[in-house]
Amino acid sequence: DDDGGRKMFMEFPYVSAPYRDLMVDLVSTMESRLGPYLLPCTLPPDVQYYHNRTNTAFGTLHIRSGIKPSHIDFVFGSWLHCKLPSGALNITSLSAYLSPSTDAPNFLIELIQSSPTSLVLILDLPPRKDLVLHPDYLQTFYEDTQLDKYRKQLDKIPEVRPYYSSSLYIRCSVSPTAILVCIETEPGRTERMEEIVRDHVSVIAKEVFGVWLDHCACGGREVGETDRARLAKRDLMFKSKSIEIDLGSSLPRLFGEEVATRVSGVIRDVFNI
Ligand SMILES: C=CC1=C(C)/C(=C/C2=NC(=C3\c4[nH]c(Cc5[nH]c(C=O)c(C)c5CC)c(C)c4C(=O)[C@@H]3C(=O)OC)/[C@@H](CCC(=O)O)[C@@H]2C)NC1=O
Repeated sequence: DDDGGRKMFMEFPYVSAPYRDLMVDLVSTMESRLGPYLLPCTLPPDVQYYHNRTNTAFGTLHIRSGIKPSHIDFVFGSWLHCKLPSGALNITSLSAYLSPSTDAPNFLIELIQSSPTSLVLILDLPPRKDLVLHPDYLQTFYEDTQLDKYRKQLDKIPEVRPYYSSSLYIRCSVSPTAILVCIETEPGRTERMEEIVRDHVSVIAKEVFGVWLDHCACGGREVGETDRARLAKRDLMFKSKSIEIDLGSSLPRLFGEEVATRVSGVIRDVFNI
């Protein structure tokens, strides 16, 4: 049942408190602000919680579709934990996709931890229109909201470096204010990493999520029929590329073909691809 799946998801059992507290806060904020417009998660139990045959890799998926009059297409939360020779890999993510009834940006946060002292943080409101062609869109969602100040704040921390995705598609699908950083502390200095996550990453992530909730999810601009068709086409392309790039190689490698096919198949269904 949904509650079992949600409970498992919300435990974030394999990450330490600063990461868990951030994700629980973001999901709770999302549920309190958007809850009335979200259907319960109806994913099969073996996709809400999945693991590989040797029980070295575990994952959860929590996807809830939005209902009218909200502009929510669906929101999805996930965590993935894999024991690897080099140490444990933990990926936690929360993403919200809006429907073509608005052209406002989506929301994405991903925390990719390849060791207790090394973290890749993705935090963005990916645009849903070409910014060169629509400077007013850039103004409304990125300039007026002053989103770049969060990227600048993080940049001041010595352990923070820019993260360049190996995928050029990913690099051109993020906003100019996107936070794509790699945070590395001295080996063993786990408490410094947790301090950065608790005192900086969490504060900024909640602010950016608040901007999305106020200006995109709840304040999103209506679009006309012709724009809707163009928007739906662009959203579809982005969703399928995102799954291909994020999951295409890692899911089969970490969970095996059978589990990867089952999980990504269900994700494609929900993504309507
Ligand atoms: C603007 C939009 C996007 C940006 C900016 C973006 C960034 C990145 N994500 C990566 C990854 C990633 N994410 C997830 C979560 C997840 N993604 C989806 C997608 O539908 C679902 C449904 C789920 C829950 C199951 C997993 C499991 C996973 C990886 O294994 C992968 C990774 O960590 O490899 C090291 C990296 C790949 C490229 C690279 O190595 O540089 C890169 C950092 N990914 C975007 O979509």
